[in-house]
Amino acid sequence: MKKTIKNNVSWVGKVDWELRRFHGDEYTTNHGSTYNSYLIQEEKNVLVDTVWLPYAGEFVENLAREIDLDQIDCIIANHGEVDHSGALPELLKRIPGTPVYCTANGVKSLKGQYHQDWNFQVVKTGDRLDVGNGKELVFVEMPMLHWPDSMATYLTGDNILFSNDAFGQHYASDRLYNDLVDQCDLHKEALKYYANILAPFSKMLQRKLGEIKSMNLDIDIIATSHGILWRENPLQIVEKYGEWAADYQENKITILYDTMWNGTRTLAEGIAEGIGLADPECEVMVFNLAKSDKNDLIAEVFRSKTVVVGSPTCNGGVLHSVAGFLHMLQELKLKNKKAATFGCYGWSGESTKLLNEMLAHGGFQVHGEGFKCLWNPDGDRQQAALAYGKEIAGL
Ligand SMILES: Cc1cc2nc3c(=O)[nH]c(=O)nc-3n(C[C@H](O)[C@H](O)[C@H](O)COP(=O)(O)O)c2cc1C
Repeated sequence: MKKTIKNNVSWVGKVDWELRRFHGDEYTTNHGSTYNSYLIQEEKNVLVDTVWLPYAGEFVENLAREIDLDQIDCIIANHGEVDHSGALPELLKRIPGTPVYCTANGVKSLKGQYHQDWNFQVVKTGDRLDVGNGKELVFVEMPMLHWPDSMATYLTGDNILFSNDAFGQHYASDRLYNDLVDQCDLHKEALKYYANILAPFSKMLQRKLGEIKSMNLDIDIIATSHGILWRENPLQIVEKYGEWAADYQENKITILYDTMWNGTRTLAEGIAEGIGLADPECEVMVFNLAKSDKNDLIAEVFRSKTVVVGSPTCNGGVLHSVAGFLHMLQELKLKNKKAATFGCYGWSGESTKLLNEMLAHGGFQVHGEGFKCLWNPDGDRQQAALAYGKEIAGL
C-alpha cells in the first residue's frame, strides 16, 4: 500500500514483520525490518530502490495497483544488494528497457548478481536528473557505505535524501517516522546497525559526512532503505553518525565469557564487583556469550571503553562461542578500546594467551597477560578476581 511522504513522493516498500535473521545468520533482527522503496510522481515517474527478492512478486503487483508500470520513466538503484534490488528482475521483465540509474560499481554488482544487460545509466557525485516541475535528483556516491556501489539520491524542492543503508535500522513498524516510534528502541537499533555493519568504514564515513555537509543540502527528510524515516530533526542521526565514527565510547565496561562448569562465570562476577567497587560511575555489564544475542553484544562492545573476555581452556583452546565472537569483533576494526582476559583451566591453561592474541589482532590495547585460575576458584582466587576487577577499572 502506497503511503504519501511529501507532496508527490510516496513509500511503496515492504514491512517484513517476521524477519529474525539477516545476512544469512550474521545479523539478528529482533524487531523485524522494512525494505523501503519510494515512488516520485512528478512530470517524470521515478522509482527509488525496490525490496528483497522473496517479496518481488508481491511488490510488483502492489506497485502496478498504484501506477501503470509503463508510466515509470526510470529506476534509481542506490545499492545493488538483494534486499534493495531483489525486485528488479521481476519489474524489468514487465518494463524492459527502463533506464536504471546507478554508480559504475552498481553496474558491476547488479550484473554480477542478476546476469542481465539492463539499460544502465551510470551516475557519479554531483550528477543531476531533471524530474520535472522544477525538481531534480542529485546523486552522491557513498562508496563502502557499505558496498563499493552504494550511493544516496537527493530530491531538490522536497529536500528528501534517499540515503539507502546509511542512517537505517532494522525496525519494522506501521509508522513511517522517527517521531512516532519508541525512541529508545529506535536509537538502539540504529546504533546496533552502525556497530555491526558500518563500523569498519568509520574513517570513510567521516570524510563522506564532511562532503555531504559541504554540499549545503537542506534536508527535511532522510528516507532510509531500512526501518524508520527521519523527519523530526533529521540531522540528529547525521550528528550521531559523526560521534559513532569518531572512535566512540561511553564510560562502560563489558565483560563477556563462556563456561563449562561455572568457574569462569564466578571469575566474571568477581571482576564485575571489583570494577564496581573501584569506579561506581562506570557501568559494568556481564554476558554469557553462549546465551546472548551476538549482534547486541557487538553493540555493547562498541559502546564500551574496555572489554573483558573470559573462557576456560578446552582442548588447548577457547570455547567456540568466544572464538566465534572474537572473530566477528576482529572484522569490525574498532579503535580506541582496551581489553583484558581471564579464564579457568585444569592443566595447560592456554585460554588467556589465545584470547590476548585474538584481541590484539582486532586492534584492542590488551592489558597484561590475563587472569588465570587453576580449576574452580576458591575464596582466595575469588578475592583475587575482585582485585583484578579493581585493576581493570583503573586502565
Ligand atoms: C572437554 C574438556 C577439555 C578440557 N581441556 C583442557 C585443556 O586442554 N587444558 C586445560 O588446562 N584444561 C582443560 N580442561 C579443564 C577445564 O579448563 C577446567 O575444568 C576449568 O576449571 C573449567 O572452567 P569452567 O568451570 O569455567 O568451565 C578441559 C575440560 C573439559 C571438560
